[in-house]
Amino acid sequence: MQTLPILSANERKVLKAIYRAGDGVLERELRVEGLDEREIASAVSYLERKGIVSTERVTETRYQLGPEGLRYLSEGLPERRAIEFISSRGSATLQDLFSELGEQEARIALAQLARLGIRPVGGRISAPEAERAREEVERSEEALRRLASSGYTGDLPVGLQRREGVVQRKQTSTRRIKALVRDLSLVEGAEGIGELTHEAIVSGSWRERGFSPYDLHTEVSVGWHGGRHPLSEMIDEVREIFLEMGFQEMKGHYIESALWNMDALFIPQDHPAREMQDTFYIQASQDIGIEHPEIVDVVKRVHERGWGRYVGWRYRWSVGEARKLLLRTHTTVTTIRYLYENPEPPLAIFSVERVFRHESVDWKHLAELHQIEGAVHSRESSLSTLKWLMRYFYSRLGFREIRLVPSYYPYTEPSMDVIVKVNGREVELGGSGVFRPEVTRPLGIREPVIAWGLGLERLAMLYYGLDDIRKIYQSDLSWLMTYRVKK
Ligand SMILES: N[C@@H](Cc1ccccc1)C(=O)O
Repeated sequence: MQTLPILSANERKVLKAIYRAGDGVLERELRVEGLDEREIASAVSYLERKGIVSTERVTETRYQLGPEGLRYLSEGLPERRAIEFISSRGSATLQDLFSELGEQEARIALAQLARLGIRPVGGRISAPEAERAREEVERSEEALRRLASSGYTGDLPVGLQRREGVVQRKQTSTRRIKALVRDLSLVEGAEGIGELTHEAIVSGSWRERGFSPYDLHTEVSVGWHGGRHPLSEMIDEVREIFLEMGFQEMKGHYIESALWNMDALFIPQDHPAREMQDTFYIQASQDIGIEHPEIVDVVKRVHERGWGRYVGWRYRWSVGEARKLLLRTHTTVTTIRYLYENPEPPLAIFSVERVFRHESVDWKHLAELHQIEGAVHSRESSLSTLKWLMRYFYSRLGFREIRLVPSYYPYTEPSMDVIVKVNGREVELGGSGVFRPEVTRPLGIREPVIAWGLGLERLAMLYYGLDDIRKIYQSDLSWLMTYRVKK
């Protein structure tokens, strides 16, 4: 025969209460002297783990009186007062009701009476008509009284449903408990000492009582420890892929001048992406200057008159516009400055960093996101190298099906957008292309440069099987503790 498990003092008390209450008792109904709700819950959990009881979660809808409900409890429901008033006079006009009950209450009363099928005829409600509602209204008042005394859990009369402020709905959850082992020796008999105290030693009482033994077979619950955020995990995985291929990692900064974020990339000054609706501009309290002001002249020339065979945008370029400070809208700004500072090919670079866009946030848009940025400056750089790289990169993360479609960016030609296919769904992940000569040549970059800028969070959504991008930044513990990679 199996020996009975050893119970702690609290477990004995709770088990006694369960035996007394009988099977199917709800945890919230258990009353144990000296124990609060939390201690009772913990004891029930231990009893369950020791195989003495089983539990089943139940959720209950409970109703409570709201502030208006409390008032109506003493004053009566507005519709009830309307009925009394109409009956006492034989009939009443809407105006009579307004002056008797006050505008607000009269409106509520009329709406409730209308719901019960009672409407004014020729601007009046007659007493017999109003009396038809009495029974239902009294039922509602009866329910209010019951709510006040007991916190009612049954169905609510229709007249009270959906009247917020009158009744409030509360969902609570508790456990239904069933005893699996019914053995009084579990809860009776002398109890050994659980905690050795100074008194027990000094008085020698420990000798008589003995000690309650430790139960070495009790299973404890699994503890949760801190862990890395899934997005951090993913950033490292992406970095690993590029580092393994011999790419160098770049570091940039959040605040940039429009000169580097836009002008150096041949984005014309009237381009829509430059508008306040798309970009967060920054008001600087002092002029902090721009990095590498020596490029201003050549950038101006390219915008206004082009480079070599290329004719440029042909407008008057403004240095004032270029000096504006902003939160970088893409990390391509880091790429272009890095290439300018390190113009010798071959060079393969990447970064995974944060960018900012003035977007309205929804299930697939964020205003702050990370971009997986990269570029290869080499004689061998070509559209086919770029296509191969994109396919290789995504396949390393488990996405074997990607589609590259023609696109447009002012700084690349040709340009391609990257679309990933997962479970039949296509998600646009970012842009790529070959830098235009108007971008590279004026800055002293001689060989072709292929470049890309890909969204990290959208990828993370697919990677972790989320249906809402915002979930990545909501610290939802249940997800953080259990997330799994879905490749
Ligand atoms: N910078 C572009 C992506 C891109 C990067 C490099 C080349 C072409 C496109 C974006 O923000 O979406």
